[in-house]
Amino acid sequence: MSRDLSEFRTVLSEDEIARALSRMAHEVVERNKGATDLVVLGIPSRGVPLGRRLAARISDVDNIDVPVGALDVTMYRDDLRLRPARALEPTDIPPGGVDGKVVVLVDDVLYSGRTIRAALTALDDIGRPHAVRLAVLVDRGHRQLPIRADHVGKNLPTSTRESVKVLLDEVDGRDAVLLGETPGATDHPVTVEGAR
Ligand SMILES: O=P(O)(O)OC[C@H]1O[C@H](OP(=O)(O)OP(=O)(O)O)[C@H](O)[C@@H]1O
Ligand SMILES: O=c1cc[nH]c(=O)[nH]1
Repeated sequence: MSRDLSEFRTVLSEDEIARALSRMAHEVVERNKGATDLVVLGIPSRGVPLGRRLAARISDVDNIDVPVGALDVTMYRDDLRLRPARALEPTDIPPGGVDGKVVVLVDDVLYSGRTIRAALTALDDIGRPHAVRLAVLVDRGHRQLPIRADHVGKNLPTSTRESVKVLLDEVDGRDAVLLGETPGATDHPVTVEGAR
């Protein structure tokens, strides 16, 4: 990984991430009164392995296989032209689809809310779930849209000059959530000078 994280401090350890995911799995099952009709969709990039982990834990709690997939939101972003170009990631919807299901969207960080807005628009092209819920490992605040998470691993008060880095074994070789100052950060989220 090319990011210099030496100045970042750990706000969630590997064990704490594991415990947070287990708690969230129990919450999802309780809220849904079981795991029947759930579909877990992770948002690339790190939402996908997190979604797989959450689905596995939900399966353990309710003793039922939980369909899990991935939802790429890139082409649905309202800030697509304002961000560096990036490759599309696969969207992978489980064979049963999402119609009539309770979809649990999973992402690593919730910040402005624009990624989740894009995910809701992307879902429109796929089907009509009965309900959509949101599970995030970290909610760092600073929402720009009326979006909230149903299941949160950690609420982390942050300044907009800071970054949250989620490291996952599947992508980064280790599990941790780090917080630190972003070099050259502006005072407002989402990239564009003057766009606030
Ligand atoms: O609420 P928002 O302001 O949309 O921010 C949250 C999103 O930002 C990060 O993704 P990023 O686009 O940086 O890509 P990544 O998932 O590959 O890290 C993070 O993984 C969330 O998906
Ligand atoms: O700090 C942030 C903000 C958005 N997305 C992240 O992954 N980290």
